[in-house]
Amino acid sequence: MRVDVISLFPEFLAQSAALGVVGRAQERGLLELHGWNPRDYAEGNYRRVDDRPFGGGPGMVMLIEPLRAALAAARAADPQPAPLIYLSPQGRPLSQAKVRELAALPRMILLCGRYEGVDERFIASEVDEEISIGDYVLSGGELGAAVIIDAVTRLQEGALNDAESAVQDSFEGDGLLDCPHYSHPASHALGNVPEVLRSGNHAAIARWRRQQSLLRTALRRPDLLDEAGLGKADRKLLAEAVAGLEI
Ligand SMILES: CN(C)c1ccccc1CNc1ccc(C(N)=O)cn1
Repeated sequence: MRVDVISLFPEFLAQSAALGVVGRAQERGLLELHGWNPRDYAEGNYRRVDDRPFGGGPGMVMLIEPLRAALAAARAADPQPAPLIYLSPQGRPLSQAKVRELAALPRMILLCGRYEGVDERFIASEVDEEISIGDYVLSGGELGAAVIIDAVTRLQEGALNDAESAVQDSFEGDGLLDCPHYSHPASHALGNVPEVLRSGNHAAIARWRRQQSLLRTALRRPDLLDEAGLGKADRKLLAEAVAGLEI
């Protein structure tokens, strides 16, 4: 997958993408990242990329022309069509379903706003999708771009080894929260590992883990539970776990 990022701080993305799964995916040729800095396309000796908002008010707005030139350069660099995705608090909240949709694309272009955002005419004319990574305000869209790059890269075939993709499946596969995890030592001042996990009874372990996922989702994220569309067996497992709670 090719990802082009339009950002005033392309080095930010390059650094965060050089590590871990994303770094490895680039080495394996599963991900191609290209940065485009509007400042490189800004005219005049001040090379302006922002200016004051009409109507007054605090902050600055990113100007149309440097963005248009940066986008044109990105599009000219590769014939593959790509949606332009704008990271902003006004966007549609990112979900794993949207991540799956984006991960299936051959290419996408991510636009990272700074200041108070981008001139609305550029958004109206060029942006295909506006996405928010959550209801909070950041200094720029770059962190949102990094989140999207990480999440879609994990879904590229060959990006994760078996252990890592098992983790991926356990959470995103069924839309439930993950179960608790434990490792050595089996007994510790902080508590002991649940016996079932040391029983070697793999059916009982799988049952316990599913029950814990259901219980956690019911307690922490009942909204996800409704979407998960539980079958009879799951509802029975959950009821048993809820009955077992000393509340
Ligand atoms: C300066 N701001 C507020 C701004 C305003 C408009 C566009 C971009 C920005 C850059 N900041 C962002 C970007 C994304 C998110 C998010 N939730 O995805 C949060 N903040």
